[in-house]
Amino acid sequence: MTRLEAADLYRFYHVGDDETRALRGVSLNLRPGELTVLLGRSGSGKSTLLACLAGLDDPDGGQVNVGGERLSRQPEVRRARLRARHFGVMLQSGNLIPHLNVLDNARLTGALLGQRDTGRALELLDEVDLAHRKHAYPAQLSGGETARAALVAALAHGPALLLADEPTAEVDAVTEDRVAGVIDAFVRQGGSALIATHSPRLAARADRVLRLGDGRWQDA
Ligand SMILES: Nc1ncnc2c1ncn2[C@@H]1O[C@H](COP(=O)(O)OP(=O)(O)OP(=O)(O)O)[C@@H](O)[C@H]1O
Repeated sequence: MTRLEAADLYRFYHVGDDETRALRGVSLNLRPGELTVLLGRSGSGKSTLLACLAGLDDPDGGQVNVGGERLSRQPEVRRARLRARHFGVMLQSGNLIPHLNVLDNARLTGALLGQRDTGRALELLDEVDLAHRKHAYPAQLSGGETARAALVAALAHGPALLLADEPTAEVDAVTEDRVAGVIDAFVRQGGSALIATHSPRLAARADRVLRLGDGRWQDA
């Protein structure tokens, strides 16, 4: 089972003379078969932490290891390879490629990994009730459809780890339950999920709740 281990992460942003200390010594281990929910006020460092854990950003201090291999401070190509192999990533800014339709977006990471069987993408689209929109392009989707398509694109290649940033930010309660159902199923099959959210409904489903405040862990 793939483990994600992050030790003592620091991330500072500098804009002009201003310094924002987005992460100040954050450690975290994700365990297989566990849904961990990440809470924290806007600006507390959740997106920064997810980006560092996924290797989309490099921490200024500390280290991220995935599956026993170091992810942080590696060339981008190496990070991208480790990311595709181990992670499903669902970003707030959207992880859908605009010029690919929903189905091709869902197949993309699998294709990059050399997977031939695209049945899982169709199965997942069906599970989130989006099979009828498989030929639509991201710009043609509603907010809720985008969230579901993005989740399918994150999971279709069968990663062990799911990192999702506010996956239900723009959806109604029914769609939220559907998205949460897919995440639950992923975790029940042995996956590890870390979900940043402001949703109490999603937090109520968590095995573990962590709270960030000013770039540090707070009592949850
Ligand atoms: N690229 C950047 N350059 C400068 N400052 C940044 C950058 N990205 C984030 N920050 C700052 O770092 C801090 C943490 O931001 P982050 O996006 O991680 O918070 P968050 O908890 O995800 O917020 P939200 O819930 O609103 O998404 C904030 O003060 C933010 O303004």
